[in-house]
Amino acid sequence: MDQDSLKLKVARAALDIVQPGLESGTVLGIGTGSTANMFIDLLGEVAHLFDGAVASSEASAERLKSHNIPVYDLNAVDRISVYVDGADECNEALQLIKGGGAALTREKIVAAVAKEFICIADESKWVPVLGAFPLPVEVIPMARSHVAREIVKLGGDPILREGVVTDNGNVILDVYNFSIAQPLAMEARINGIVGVVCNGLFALRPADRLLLGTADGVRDLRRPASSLDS
Ligand SMILES: O=C(CO)[C@H](O)[C@H](O)COP(=O)(O)O
Repeated sequence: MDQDSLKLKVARAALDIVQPGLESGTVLGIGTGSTANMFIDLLGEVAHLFDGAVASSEASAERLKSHNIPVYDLNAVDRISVYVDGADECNEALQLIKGGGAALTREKIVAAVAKEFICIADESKWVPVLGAFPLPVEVIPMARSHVAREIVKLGGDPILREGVVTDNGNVILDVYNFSIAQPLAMEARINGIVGVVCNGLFALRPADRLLLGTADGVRDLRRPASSLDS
């Protein structure tokens, strides 16, 4: 089965989980990327059942609106019941690398607010150790060189993502050759570099549930009680 078919399967599986809870007053959190787009398109079929969504990017907001799903500013919302989003990598603790679509900061904010975070991904995203996918780091433009030097000290190879400006007006450094054995510690460490807005490690707030599309069907994985960091 090809990758897009697996993405569609997990998007459908997420809707099957979310739909019974949709009612007047429900506001969902919606992620960014091709898998999240498939979920948005399916959600359009049940738009009449719930109030609307908070989007993690301008692109997702536009797609939601194209399905007549109202989009709310996060500051106008008390509660997000479920956040549904894809990932670039995931491990068995349901820690993630995200930000391939440059939306990591808003994704992390919406995930932090949501009661439950359901990650939807095809099996190509499953890894034993995070870091084969270059780690996105959103950076204030004037701090780009400083942050890059600090990341080199941590052992990574940062490369500016050419031609990309985030929805927040910042730039992205993609960090290659990072083998992230301790995601919690690494997330905090990178956040501590002055000029970093956010990094794409989701270890402090991992997914609660991962729907992983495989050739044998959709695996429904729950976050284990403890993390893998020692
Ligand atoms: O983090 C993201 C965007 O910033 C996406 O969730 C991630 O890049 C996965 O994208 P796709 O579903 O297209 O494979």
